[in-house]
Amino acid sequence: MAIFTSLNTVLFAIFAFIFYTIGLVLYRLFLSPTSKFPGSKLAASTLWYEFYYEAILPGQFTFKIREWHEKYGPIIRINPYEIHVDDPGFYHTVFSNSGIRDKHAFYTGQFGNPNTAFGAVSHDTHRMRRQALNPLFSKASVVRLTPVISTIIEKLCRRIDEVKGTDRPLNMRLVYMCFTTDVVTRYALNRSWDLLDSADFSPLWKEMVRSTGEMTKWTKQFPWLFGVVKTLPEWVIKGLKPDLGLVLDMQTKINTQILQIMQEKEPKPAISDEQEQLPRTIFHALWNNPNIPSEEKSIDHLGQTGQDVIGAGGESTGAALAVTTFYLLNTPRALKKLKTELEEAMPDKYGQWALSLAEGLPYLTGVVLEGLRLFYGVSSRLSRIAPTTPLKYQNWEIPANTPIGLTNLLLHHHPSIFPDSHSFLPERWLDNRPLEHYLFSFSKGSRQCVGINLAKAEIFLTLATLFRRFEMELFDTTFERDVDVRRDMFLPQPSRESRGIRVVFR
Ligand code: HEM
Repeated sequence: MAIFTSLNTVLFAIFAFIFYTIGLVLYRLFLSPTSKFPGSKLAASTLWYEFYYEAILPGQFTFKIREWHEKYGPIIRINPYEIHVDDPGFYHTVFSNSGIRDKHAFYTGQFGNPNTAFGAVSHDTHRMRRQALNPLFSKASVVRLTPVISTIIEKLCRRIDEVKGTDRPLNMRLVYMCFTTDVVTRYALNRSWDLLDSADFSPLWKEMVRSTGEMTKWTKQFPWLFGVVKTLPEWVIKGLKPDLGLVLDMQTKINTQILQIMQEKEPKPAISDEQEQLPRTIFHALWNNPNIPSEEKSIDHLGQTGQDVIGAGGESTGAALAVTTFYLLNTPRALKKLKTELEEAMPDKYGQWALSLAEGLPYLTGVVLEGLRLFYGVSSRLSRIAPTTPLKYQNWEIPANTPIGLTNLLLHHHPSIFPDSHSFLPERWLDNRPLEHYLFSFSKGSRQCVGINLAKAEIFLTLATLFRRFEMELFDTTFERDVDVRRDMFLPQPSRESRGIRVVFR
């Protein structure tokens, strides 16, 4: 009798599950506020479709979205909740400066950083966190701290001098990442992590960034995985994945510094007068800010912000430099024009570049913007939610509270805005700065990148210095294998077979 009762309970549970699933799919297909939008019915029924293309294939969902746009038009539904639009003209409406814009919890959940500006779902929480960071990364602050960047560029040059004149190539994806991580840690934490001192340019660090990007494909679907990893002892994580062990080391390093700041035991570093006028670190900026409530000042909150700034500041800027270096060395006409401009502006090839001098050069400016365009910034779609206002696109009304995504990998190739979009053409930006309206690498609006000024300063100064000082050649590097974006790991990634962007210095 008891067996029959248990059997009945199991059967009931199975039938209830089946009915619930059928009901949910029918709701999503016919009744949900986004059901009227065109797109794949299977993708609209379940998030498992996206999961398959994101995690199992992996990193292929973005390319599927491109295929769907070709089939269904500029506005489509890509999963049970989200709309995707492929139209640069609509970007500023979605990524608005003045409107209220939330992020989608499904998006932020994949990073495990809910206590940061980046990870804030609600508009108001984001505003509160962001205003504390803004002064440190304003244009004026970056200009004032240019000497910090220049000092680290000189260190980079000394490392290059070690191989100059030999046939030993440097993998510039690694080299630049060490450089940008040293800059952002010196700039934001007032302590450089000195990755440029590493003899082999710290490949494990790069590996860690790559595998955390890959992990987001799983944590997007299963955000609770972060909780599981936190319960594992450190030695287990380090044993299973040595590169993830670096994340733990980074957390420890950051948290120790925060604790010292909280207890006012941080050794006072040798900082210049200019820096004295700014919060000494991002942690001081948050800790001493009266507008940030005390519950936002825990080690966890401050630590997550530290990790975000270092992760975002190091990898993206380093990859932008590497990709731009590739395009320059692969386009002799552009390389020649740049070198001529640099030589005229800086007769002494060992001279030190003022930021204003580098930024004032029209061709270098075209190179930087074109590099940012073809690097894309983020290869995944970014999305925003207008929580209370429906948005209009052509004849469509997108209901309030719907996540709306757009993808740079598609937008930066719109032929009406960027003709011959696959070619590296710095000239397209000459006398055409309004075109920057359509450069989305840093996103736009109230939640765009906070590090734009720092990233651009690093890129301008590094390209000016290196291309004025050194003769360089690509070494066994091809566009198809080493540059073209084949996998979307949130950040753009080349094929698995890639050997890096390698350069020999003459
Ligand atoms: C070429 C280099 C860079 C690119 C392409 C880039 C791109 C982006 C993009 C697209 C976003 C918006 C993400 C979203 O909507 O969810 C973002 C946000 C952010 N970036 Fe960058 N970034 C770069 C450099 C930096 C640097 C140097 C820093 C260091 C300060 C930085 C720190 C941040 C932070 C903290 C956020 C979150 C901002 C917020 O939500 O208010 N980034 N970045």
